[in-house]
Amino acid sequence: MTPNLDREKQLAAQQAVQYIQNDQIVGLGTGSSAVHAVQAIGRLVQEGLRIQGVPTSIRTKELAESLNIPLLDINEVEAIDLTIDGADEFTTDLMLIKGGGGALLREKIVASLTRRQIIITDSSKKVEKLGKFKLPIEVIPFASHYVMNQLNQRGGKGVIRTSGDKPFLTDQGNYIVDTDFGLIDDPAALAHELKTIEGLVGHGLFINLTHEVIMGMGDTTQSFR
Ligand SMILES: O=C(CO)[C@H](O)[C@H](O)COP(=O)(O)O
Repeated sequence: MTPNLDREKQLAAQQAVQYIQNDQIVGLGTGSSAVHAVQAIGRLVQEGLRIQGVPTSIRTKELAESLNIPLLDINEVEAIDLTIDGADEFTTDLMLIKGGGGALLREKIVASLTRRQIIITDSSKKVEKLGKFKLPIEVIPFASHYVMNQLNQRGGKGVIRTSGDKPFLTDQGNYIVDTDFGLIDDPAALAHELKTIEGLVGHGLFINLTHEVIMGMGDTTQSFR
């Protein structure tokens, strides 16, 4: 039977929001899994939960505002207690590819400030090795040609993401280059190497940032720590 992936995301979200406690600062992720978490948080806030949220994208900010979740600007916070976000791929040793929704840069900044990063996914996101999902890489438009050549020299075939007939623009006004490196043998080494390319402002490899993945699976959930 084909799994109901949206239901799995919802189950994972419902489990993750149970970690939230009063007076915490909570990072709000981006994507369809994170939408379930933000909606669940909105319901809890309506029932009296006191938290302040830090959104990882403009669209999550708008959703949170529509649900009356109190928000903080990231520049007002020293640390975030807990963040709930999605992923495009994860391994059981908690390495991720993120950025399918184009919010990877803000998501990584929020994750870097976060004490407990919880990733919620459906069962299609678990992989042995990262890299089937093309790695989203954020580049400043001025450098896109240069960066794509540099990626090519490192074995990565990149394509600028489009929205209609125009390049997709991130919340920072940058491009996303979806890059095929094949299956990635050493994600940490690649992550390190990518940061040496001028004009590349972020990439979707999340290494050592995640504390738990909660994966929906059928009618239940499975946790990886
Ligand atoms: O990284 C992301 C957005 O930049 C998302 O978390 C990722 O794309 C997963 O999305 P979804 O929950 O819709 O499957």
